[in-house]
Amino acid sequence: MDLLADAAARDRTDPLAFARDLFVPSATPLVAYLDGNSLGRPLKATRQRLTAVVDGAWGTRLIRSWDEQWMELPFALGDDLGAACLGAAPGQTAIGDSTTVLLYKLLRAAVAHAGPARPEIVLDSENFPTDRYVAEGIAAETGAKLVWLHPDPALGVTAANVASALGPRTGVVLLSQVAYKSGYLADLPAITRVAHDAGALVLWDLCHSAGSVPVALDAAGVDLAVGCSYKYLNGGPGAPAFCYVAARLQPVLSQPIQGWMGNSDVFAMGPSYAPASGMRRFISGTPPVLAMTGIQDTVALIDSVGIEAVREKSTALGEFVISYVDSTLSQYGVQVASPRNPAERGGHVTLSHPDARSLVSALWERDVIPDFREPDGIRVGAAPLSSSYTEVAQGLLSLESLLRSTR
Ligand SMILES: Cc1ncc(COP(=O)(O)O)c(C=O)c1O
Ligand SMILES: Nc1c(O)cccc1C(=O)C[C@H](N)C(=O)O
Repeated sequence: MDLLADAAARDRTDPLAFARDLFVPSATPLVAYLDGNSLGRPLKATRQRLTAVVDGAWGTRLIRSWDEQWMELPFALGDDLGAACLGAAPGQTAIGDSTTVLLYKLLRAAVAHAGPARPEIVLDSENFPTDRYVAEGIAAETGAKLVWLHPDPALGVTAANVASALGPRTGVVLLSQVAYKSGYLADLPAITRVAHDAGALVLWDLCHSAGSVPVALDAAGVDLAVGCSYKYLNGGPGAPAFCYVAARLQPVLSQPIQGWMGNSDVFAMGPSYAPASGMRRFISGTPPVLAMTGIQDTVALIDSVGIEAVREKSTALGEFVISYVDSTLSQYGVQVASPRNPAERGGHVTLSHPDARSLVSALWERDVIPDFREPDGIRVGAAPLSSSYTEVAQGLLSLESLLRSTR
């Protein structure tokens, strides 16, 4: 069967195929959008929801909406996200700030909690730049010591790697569950366990997991997590991030950006800060209400179809890409730079090719949109709710035709 016929057959039996029509089509036709792991597409419902907020809660109820709904929105939406995607019971997830800022707040709080007897932060050189830079800044600020892991770039950090870096001075382990380059899916429960056995806290970056890979934060006993909402959660460019703080840690952690919205009585406006109980103490300033609006529809959609179904299609899309690389694209020098075992791979597949940069530019000119990551990666990030197999096949065929023409 040729690739397009195979894709069409898969689309016909795909239980999530209906979801594609729920998304806003691009105004100029796109051949293949393969960057859902950087910026997800908007749902049509989000357009309506944004209009409704402008006309209703903002335009009509005006300042009264803070009392009526907005003060609690970061936590209500956090709870919905926690239930649909993160395996988090209510009261442990909040929306607000960017991932970078939340990483700073939680890592700083964790370092302070670990105390001077445990000054080491274990992290890996393959993590996303912002995670590494925030940790560097906190080390400079507090005297914490960074203990670097250097995993295989085509894979990521294993429990054994982490165990080798742990010791009585480890305070915090900072890792991404899905590696942004290779797509490697770390064993979150096992790594959390080894860190806990050594007496350390774990902070997980879930940017590439949320809405793509089922996460079981409570079941794994995770301490802290952050993640962004503009990828598989389709919250829109710059949509706020989320943070998770296990209920047991909330009373004993102090985050460093003490703002009035995290105060125990927000409108008391007293002389000094007294942190609120629960997740409120982890927010700082006024919640970004409009920017939170987009997240709600995808969370509701994932809740209705189930994150397991999303993961199943995501895995199948990955297998579809890898099988075409093996059967056809490999002869042009394309290699799979992500784990081949689907149980060790998140939502995207990274291909490598020496001309990756120019290939990605040429693909963008042909309205095929993957992304390029240094040094030679073509990331194919099909989003299971908005991508069809046919779209992915068209993207792969465009890549093949480019490779053939430049050989
Ligand atoms: C693993 C990871 N962490 C953090 C971020 C981004 O953080 P921010 O939204 O603060 O730019 C990204 C993507 O941009 C990411 O992939
Ligand atoms: N957050 C992004 C942005 O503001 C501009 C362009 C891309 C991004 C991304 O999300 C990059 C992405 N986190 C990555 O994994 O490379």
